[in-house]
Formats: sequence, C-alpha cells, structure tokens
Amino acid sequence: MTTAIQHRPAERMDEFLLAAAGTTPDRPAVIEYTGDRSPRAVSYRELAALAERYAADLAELGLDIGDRVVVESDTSASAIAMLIACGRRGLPFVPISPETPATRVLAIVAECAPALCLRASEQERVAVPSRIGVGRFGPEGLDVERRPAPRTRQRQQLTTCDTAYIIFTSGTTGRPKGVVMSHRAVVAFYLAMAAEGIVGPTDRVASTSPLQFDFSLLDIGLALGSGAAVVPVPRALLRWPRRFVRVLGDTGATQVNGVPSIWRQALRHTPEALRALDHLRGILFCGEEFPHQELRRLTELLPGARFVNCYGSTESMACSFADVPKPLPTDPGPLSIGRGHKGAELLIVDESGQPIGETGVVGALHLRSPALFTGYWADEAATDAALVPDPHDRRAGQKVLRTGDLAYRDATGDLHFCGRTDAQVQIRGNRVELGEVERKLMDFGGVETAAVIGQQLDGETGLVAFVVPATGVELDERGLRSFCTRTLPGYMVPERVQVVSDLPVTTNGKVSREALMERTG
Ligand SMILES: Nc1ncnc2c1ncn2[C@@H]1O[C@H](COS(=O)(=O)NC(=O)C[C@H](N)c2ccccc2)[C@@H](O)[C@H]1O
Repeated sequence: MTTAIQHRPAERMDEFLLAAAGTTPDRPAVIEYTGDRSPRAVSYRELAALAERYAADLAELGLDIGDRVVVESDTSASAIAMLIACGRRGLPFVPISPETPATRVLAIVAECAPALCLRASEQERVAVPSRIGVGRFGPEGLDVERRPAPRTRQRQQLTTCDTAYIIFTSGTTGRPKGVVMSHRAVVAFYLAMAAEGIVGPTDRVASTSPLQFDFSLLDIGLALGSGAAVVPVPRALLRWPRRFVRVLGDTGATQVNGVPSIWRQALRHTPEALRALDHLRGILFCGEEFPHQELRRLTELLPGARFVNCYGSTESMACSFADVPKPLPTDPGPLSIGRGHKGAELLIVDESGQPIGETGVVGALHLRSPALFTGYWADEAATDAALVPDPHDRRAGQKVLRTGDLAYRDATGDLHFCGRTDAQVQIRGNRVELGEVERKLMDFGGVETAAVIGQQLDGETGLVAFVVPATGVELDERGLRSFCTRTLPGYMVPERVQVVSDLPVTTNGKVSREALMERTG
C-alpha cells in the first residue's frame, strides 16, 4: 500500500521559500539581470541545489544553532540560497548592503558578534576580529577563507522560535538596533501575505530594496511563496530612470515592489516608457506615504495595474495591505492602510492607554500579531518599550507592538496612517504633525512632493518646508507660504519654504529628514 507523502506546512522560513521546488522545480525562482540585457533565470531546482550545497559547507564549520552569519550582499540567487541555507542550519542571517561604510559594518559586527562574515563579491572585505570566520560565496559555492574560532555546541534542536534573521536599523542613539525575527513570526507573516492574492505562479516580482531592508525579504517571500520569480533590480541601475524601466521591460516584471521614491525620476524623465510596460500588473509600495501627485500620475500611466499600499514596520516585517482606490480621489487625504492582515489586529490607543473604538479619532497604533519580532538584539529596555502589555487586558501577559505611528479608523473600519508620534513638534505650545503640513503643501498646484522639519529658528522651534516642483513648474515660495497661511492654523505655517530640485533619501530610499536638518543646521 503506498502511503501518501505528508506535506506538512512550512514551519521555517527556508522551508517556506523552497516549497515550490517540490511542485514546480523547473520554473524560474530568480531572474537575474546581467549587464548585457539578457536576463538569467535560476530555477527552483537550481536554487534548492545551491542552498543544499551552502548548508553542507556551513555544517562543516561546527557552528551552533543561533550563531550569527553576516552576509554582505545585494539580493541575488546566491544571497537567497544563503538565506535558505542559514535557515536550515539555524543560523540567524544578518544582511548588510555592500555599500555600507566600514564603520557601520564594524559597529554591527561588534553588536551581534557573528561567527562568520560572508560577502558575495570580489570587493574588499572589512577586516573583522580573527575569531570571526570569513568567506565569499557565489554560484560556484562557499569559499571559507578563515574558519570561525572553534566553539562548543550548546544546542541540539532547532525550533521555530529560533531566529531566522536580524535586521539592523539605524537606532536613534547611533548604536545599530537589531530587529530579531523568528522563523515562526516570518512564516506567520508570509502565510498571511499569501492570502492577499497579490501574485501568482506566473508573476515576476521586481525587488528594488537593499537586502539589508526587510522590504527585500518581503519581496522574496511574496514571490517564492507563490511559486513566482524574484527579479532583483541592480542597485546601480535604480538611479538611472531609463535603465530602471528597461530592466523592468527586459525581465518581463509583472509586479514591482519598492518605496515611493523609486518612481520619482522615471515619472519625471521617462513617463512614456513607464506607460509602455504592458506586462506590469501590480505595484506594491511601503515605507512612507506616497506623495499624492506622484501616485496619481503613476496610476494614470499604468491604469491596468493594481496598487497596494503595504504598511508595517520591521518589527513585524509588515502588517497590512490596502488597495489604492482607482481613480485616486481628487483630495484623497491620508491613504487607507487597511485593517491588518489575516490573523493580525490593529488597535488604536489614546494617550491614557485606553483603546479607541470611535471612528475618526487619532491615536497611537498598536499591533497584535503572531508575526511580532522577538525583541531588539541585546536591548531589553528598548524591547520592553516596543512590546507593551495588551491595552485591552494586561492580565493575560500578551504583548502588542507599539508601532510609534498615529492613525485613525474610518467608518468602513479601515485605518489611515497620519504620521509618527516622534514626527511631531511643538510650535508655540501647539503639537504639529509634520506629515499634515507636508500633505497640505502637496495640495498646492505644481508641487510634486514636500518635506517639513522642525528647526530651531531664533531660539524657537519653527517649521522649515522643502518643496519639489513638478517637472517644468516654477514654484514661488511666497505663493506657497500665503497658501499655507490661508489653509493652515498660524502655528502650522512654515517659517521658511525652500524650493528644491529633490529630497535626500536614506539608503532604504525613504525621505531623510535628518539630512534636511543637517542642510539647514
Ligand atoms: N505604507 C506606509 N505608509 C506610511 N508610512 C509607512 C508605511 N509603511 C511603513 N511606514 C512607516 O515606516 C515605519 C516603519 O519603518 S521601518 O521599520 O523602517 N520599516 C519599513 O519602513 C518597511 C517595513 N518593514 C515594510 C516592509 C515591507 C512592506 C511593508 C513595510 C512605520 O512605523 C511607519 O512610520
């Protein structure tokens, strides 16, 4: 009698990412764009074989479950295979972008004390302490140049509570803050995301975020979890709009994921090439609000595409998906961020910590979810500040994530993001949400996007606005200020309005208010 093969559902990140290798091994898992415009497909079978090979090489090194592996790489078939191999061996994967300054690499290494530092390319490696093993990996395999110091193995059994990856974000104190994600949390999120039906097995998901930004890990899970293909967009091409659009066309990308700023230059310089992307049927964005004028133009250029506003923080990878209404209403206000993915619950809490049930009332957004992070690496105080007692009932001991965001619920039950609790400034005793002033400025005709910071001006905090004009538009600072005077309370009117050609972004592509502060400091 033949026994049916029991396909137990994936419990670990590596199992989830390779599930399609068992069903459609010859379909493309990763489509890499090589410089000569001829995309190279790596099948699920090939990806699984490379991961298997890396896992065997890692097993040789006598590492213990929980020993960290720093991986300096952009997203690629090899990097994904290494992510899978680390998962299989119970080794937390710590991604760092290749362009990361040596000082930051060393700060992350000092923070997480990895057993091994791997890099994907020929580039020079940052010299790390000798107890740490070093090596290089690629399609040919893993080349260990220095073995890690011998260690006694404490652990016997890998569990789903063990760490799948650690994402280091720039902590406010300058010390890198490590967001620790377990296999259980990642798989819980991946399964919820799969239920949104964003992509299917024939899709090609272009990924535009650096591997050190968990948006790339969302892209990998979205594609591979659906038996689709990941299309890593070479970072060097992202800044050239025509080359960026050409990569999307040449690879037949059907879905493009990225922060809003990736579209700015293409919208400005090559809108017609965007319109010609007739394979493109989905765009997913996250990380910050999509400036309305730019979003409207993108939806008009790609009328057949589904636009998904994906909200969340690295402490749960993401937590909600909301379709952008089409056509975008003339005055859309803060976009909906939906109501939490399946199996998660978004709560709004007032300043006394009580849950808010009414619609239209702004409060602090909290997340109850099986996909919450384990904690911040070696920082219990920060963990306790983020994972707080359940506002509905502290007695059960359940923790919820205090997101640091503000939101309100509308009459349909959807939530709307309206800024960060730490992006508020006091102006002459009045609390101002910087995003609110930014949104107002973006309503002024001809403004493409805007950013507002609080700055010390003559001993008082004043608002300084930076406004980017739409292509070919001459903006008049005086006119902008008088528009604000007519439409905002006095204390919310920026002291200064600067028309600029562009806004500085972080390595993850988000508008950097810190860089603006330095510019005016
Ligand atoms: N759709 C949004 N509208 C508006 N503000 C937002 C939005 N998504 C985040 N944010 C903001 O970004 C913060 C999180 O920043 S973060 O921890 O660096 N993580 C991210 O930005 C990416 C996040 N892990 C992620 C990855 C992949 C998909 C979705 C979300 C949130 O708390 C929000 O303030």
